[in-house]
Amino acid sequence: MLIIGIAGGTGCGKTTVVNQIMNEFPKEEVGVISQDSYYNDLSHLTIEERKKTNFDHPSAIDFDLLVEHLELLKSGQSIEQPVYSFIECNRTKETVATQPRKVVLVEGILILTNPKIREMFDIKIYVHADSDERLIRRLKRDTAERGWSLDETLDCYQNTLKPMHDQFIEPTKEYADIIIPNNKYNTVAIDIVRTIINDKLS
Ligand SMILES: Nc1ncnc2c1ncn2[C@@H]1O[C@H](COP(=O)(O)OP(=O)(O)O)[C@@H](O)[C@H]1O
Ligand SMILES: Nc1ccn([C@@H]2O[C@H](COP(=O)(O)O)[C@@H](O)[C@H]2O)c(=O)n1
Repeated sequence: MLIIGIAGGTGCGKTTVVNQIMNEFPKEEVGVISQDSYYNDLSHLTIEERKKTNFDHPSAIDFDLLVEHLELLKSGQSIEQPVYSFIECNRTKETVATQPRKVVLVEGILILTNPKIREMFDIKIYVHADSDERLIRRLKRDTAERGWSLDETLDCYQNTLKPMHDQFIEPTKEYADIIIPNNKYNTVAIDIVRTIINDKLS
């Protein structure tokens, strides 16, 4: 099994890149694990308390569970991947049965911050988009999908997203084997990634 980590700041295009890679392979050969599924279980907190959590800090992630699940997949066993609700700011009671695949893509802003997880990746990818581009994408997404106001996203960006990005996310670029420039859709980079994956699988 090949495990590929795909990191990068919020709105850089990780999910888009994951989908582009998935389209290059038969469905049964590629699986995805999202870092969002591994946010800490916050069931002991009220929704108001949960909303105050810093979701862009490495301590927000249950890396132990992610390591355990990647190890199980690597040994050929299935896992029950948690399902995250952005409305509840918590894991739901549901899980998704996730089978081992030839290629497993693990995506998330903070996945390259953890040394144990980094070691488990066969290929580490960092998707780069400029901060103004990421902010514009995030503004559009928060408005359209989460009902946030302009001020809410801008305040969150200034107070949390930008400082956490600068402190924890951007520095993990140095661990990447491949950096994908993604201010514009980058089909050449996806072709290169597909070739590298095929090469490693053969
Ligand atoms: N290269 C690109 N050019 C323009 N828009 C993009 C590009 N890549 C992604 N997007 C758009 O930006 C938004 C955020 O992309 P997404 O893949 O969800 O990023 P992430 O998972 O890193 O937060 C989405 O609306 C997506 O369609
Ligand atoms: N309850 C939550 C949990 C996380 N977020 C934000 O999601 C961003 C990471 O996801 P991307 O797809 O954008 O990489 C991160 O910046 C968190 O702020 C949230 O808004 N609410």
